[in-house]
Amino acid sequence: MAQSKEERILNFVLQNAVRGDPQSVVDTIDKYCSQKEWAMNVGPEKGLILDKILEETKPSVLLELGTYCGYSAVRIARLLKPSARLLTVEFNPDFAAIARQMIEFAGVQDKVKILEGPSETIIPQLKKKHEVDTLDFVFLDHWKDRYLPDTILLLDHGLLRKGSVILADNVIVPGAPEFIKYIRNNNRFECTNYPSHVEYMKVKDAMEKAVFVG
Ligand SMILES: O=C(NCCCOCn1ccc2cnccc21)c1cc(-c2ccc(F)cc2)cc(O)c1O
Ligand SMILES: [Mg+2]
Repeated sequence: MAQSKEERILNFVLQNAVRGDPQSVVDTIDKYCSQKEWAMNVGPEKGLILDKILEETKPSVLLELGTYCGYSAVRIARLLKPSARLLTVEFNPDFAAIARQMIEFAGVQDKVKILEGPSETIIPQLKKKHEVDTLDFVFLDHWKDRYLPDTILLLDHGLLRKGSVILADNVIVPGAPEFIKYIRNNNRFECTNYPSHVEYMKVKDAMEKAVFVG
């Protein structure tokens, strides 16, 4: 069976990164995806913005929507304190299988739990099935037309508290116009835009941070 791009990325990491070293996993994925095959990881430039916001926020309970190969899960987990936990949601079982191996190779499996399925099903289960009280940090990186409905789901299920940070990737390309319109006009959120570029490209993109003020 022909290998998928995601399998090629994983194999390149297994052969070239250092087991147990999440920074080397992040750098090795970036090397492969900038030199050999483009892939939709948040990447090094937007990754630094993600790092900075994580270091400012120091979250304990995090949710990521859109695991893909696990690049941002590893990138996030490498900065978390030992007691912090990241729940990451992936819809595509093949991607989830790749991400599981990526996360284990990086040695961050104790901080990361992959939940397989659609976000609209999983978000309502977070409190009872996954013992979440409220979320300190949410990274939106899945279907761009789900950013708004899933933000509303998070609100409806009492998963945000005063100071919860939502960080959205790709608000220019592919774009999330309904999400941006809603979040910037909702006085319960304080928004900041972070101009950047599409991963591994010169095309303009941006991330948006929205802090819930309660
Ligand atoms: O499409 C993108 N990401 C989304 C993947 C599917 O996510 C599906 N998915 C993952 C969990 C999950 C849970 N519930 C429902 C759907 C759920 C995405 C796309 C681009 C991009 C930029 C330029 C181009 F020319 C082409 C593509 C860049 C990015 O950074 C992205 O993140
Ligand atoms: Mg993205």
